[in-house]
Amino acid sequence: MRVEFDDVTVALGGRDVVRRASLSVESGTVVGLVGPNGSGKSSLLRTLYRALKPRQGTVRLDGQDVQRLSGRQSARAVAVMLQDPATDFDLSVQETVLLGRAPHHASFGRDTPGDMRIVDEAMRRAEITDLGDRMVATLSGGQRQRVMLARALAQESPVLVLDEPSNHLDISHQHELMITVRSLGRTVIAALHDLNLATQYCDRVVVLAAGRIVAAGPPAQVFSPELIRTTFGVDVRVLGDPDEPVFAFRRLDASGDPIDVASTRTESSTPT
Ligand SMILES: Nc1ncnc2c1ncn2[C@@H]1O[C@H](COP(=O)(O)OP(=O)(O)OP(=O)(O)O)[C@@H](O)[C@H]1O
Repeated sequence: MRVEFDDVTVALGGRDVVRRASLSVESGTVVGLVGPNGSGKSSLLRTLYRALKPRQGTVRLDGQDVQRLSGRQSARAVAVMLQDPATDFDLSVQETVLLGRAPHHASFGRDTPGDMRIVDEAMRRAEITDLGDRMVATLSGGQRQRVMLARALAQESPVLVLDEPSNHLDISHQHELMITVRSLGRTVIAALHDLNLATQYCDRVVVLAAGRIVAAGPPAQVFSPELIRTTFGVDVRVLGDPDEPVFAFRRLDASGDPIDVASTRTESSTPT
């Protein structure tokens, strides 16, 4: 399913936090949304799953304005995995993943054996099969995040939105998550802070700064040292193959020079 943001402006607290963003995401591609804190990534994504209505512009799924879809149509089309999900902690892991099937049921419809098969498969892919009976409230942050992935997978929507999906995940599960979402063949839009992860797993990246899209394209082309420096205020050393770059970062000081970490200790913070 194709996703299109057409001249989208989002206002929050009387301020435009996304400004005239236009972006087309082709069906089946994985797109990474990157940008500094507060640059508008979540706000833009929220217009796609209708948690926010744009002040101006239109968001379309295969040409259809998402604002014209019913709640059920929207939930069938777009699944969301949030960075800090507001979960019902009174449910077990399996019950939570089963919630992903709700948009496919008639009102008060019962779960079918087909639903249970889909839930089992989603839990297997998210590596939480052995947690099925645990209450979500008792899980670690990373385990909870994998439950949310399983719920999103069980929803079987053609579009998957991930908002900083890996902030609680260990390195192995961060990569596993990206490999899993890539393998689905769905349209994926993920807000990511890790530029190395974005480079490795995204077909395209889109850079937001102060609410505006400032660059978009294949990661190796978009993530130039200049763009990273001006957007994030960090110095970057590019390692490895230019087509598959790996970045090493150093924070810049106010005059634009890399900070010498050894000199950052004050006398009072020096270990005794
Ligand atoms: N409910 C709100 N009322 C007013 N301003 C808001 C509200 N929600 C978000 N904002 C502001 O909108 C701007 C964009 O926020 P958003 O969460 O979209 O950024 P982000 O790029 O996802 O940030 P992060 O990387 O920190 O998650 C920020 O300046 C934020 O403070």
